[in-house]
Amino acid sequence: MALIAGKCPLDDDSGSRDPRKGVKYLVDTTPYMRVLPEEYVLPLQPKINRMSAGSAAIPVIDLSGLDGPVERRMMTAEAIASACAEWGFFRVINHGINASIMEEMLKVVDGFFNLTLEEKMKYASEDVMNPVRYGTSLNTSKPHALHWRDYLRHFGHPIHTSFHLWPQNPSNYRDVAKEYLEEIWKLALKISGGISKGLGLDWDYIEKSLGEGCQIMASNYYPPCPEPHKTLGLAAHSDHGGITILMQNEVDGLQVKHQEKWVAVQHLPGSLVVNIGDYIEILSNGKYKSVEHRAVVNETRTRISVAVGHGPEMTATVAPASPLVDEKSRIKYRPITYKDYMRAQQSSATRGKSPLQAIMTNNTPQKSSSIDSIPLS
Ligand SMILES: O=C(O)CCC(=O)C(=O)O
Ligand SMILES: [Fe+2]
Repeated sequence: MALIAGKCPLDDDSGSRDPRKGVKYLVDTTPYMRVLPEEYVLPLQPKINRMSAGSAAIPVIDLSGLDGPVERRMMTAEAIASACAEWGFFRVINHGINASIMEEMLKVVDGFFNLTLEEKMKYASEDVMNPVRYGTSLNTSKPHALHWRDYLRHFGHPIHTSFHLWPQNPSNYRDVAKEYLEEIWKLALKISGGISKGLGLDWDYIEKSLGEGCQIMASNYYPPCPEPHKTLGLAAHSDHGGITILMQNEVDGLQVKHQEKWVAVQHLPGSLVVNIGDYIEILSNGKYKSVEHRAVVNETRTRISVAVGHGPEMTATVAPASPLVDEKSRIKYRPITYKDYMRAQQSSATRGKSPLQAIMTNNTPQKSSSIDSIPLS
């Protein structure tokens, strides 16, 4: 959406109920909102009940093991392998990311969402491939019930293609986000080593497969919501990249689909949440599955999450790793360029993992969530 001579394109008579203004704006301009506006009520009410004691089971992995002697490295790779096979999700501690840069990053993201609507709309775009995008609800403009989130999404790596387009406010946004995303990129490569080894590949197999690689950040802002049980912050989806690394403030809301139940991920202070996305499912020839996840909202507190996805360079062909394909395990996914896959996935207004199903060679529909998908990141 282009901005005309300093005028906010939404400065018209459509009022604060114009959903394009976002949920933060709606909340800020509607004091004492008790009822969820009907356009946010999902047709199929999400069952947000959490599986009791579920989150305790989501593995916590001490990543310092990847810097240790060879036996410890192997044990850590095995722990990553079983977390990927069983959950597709794990939490990491001793990950090497400085607590102060994590805190700063959350602060500048919060600062961005607290800018005026006019300032934020400078970054709005309908094009899902735009290098920087501010928006609300789902990633696509296709008609579906609205979701209770605003987002800022931009490329992190390679940095030179988009750094000059990143938000200029808060004034330290660019410096802080650059430092955070560079650290997270290194961490993603380190974790990719553990995943490669766990798959029986060389430590650097995934890193090499990424080529120059691609990193995309999606910062999500979920303000307090009246009647949170009638809507979602983010509908069930899998991520298109290989490895997503998620940081959040202290407010919980992430849920992971595990054995057909939704399991709440409890925030462990200082930890990061890692999940594998479609790229690793394809590369592993289906040995690992990218797991659906979603975000629920709550009545009293703002939740902020910063999800950073890592995948191959845009022109790379995404296909199963050749050492994992033999006569017994024939190729399960048709090759596709990452750019085409990402475009299809980002534009999807269909269910949970349907873009991935479209490239499966047997095309057996997988069980999927009943609500529209919106991908990361
Ligand atoms: O906010 C969250 O916890 C989930 C975010 C997410 O899954 C995404 O941005 O893809
Ligand atoms: Fe996600």
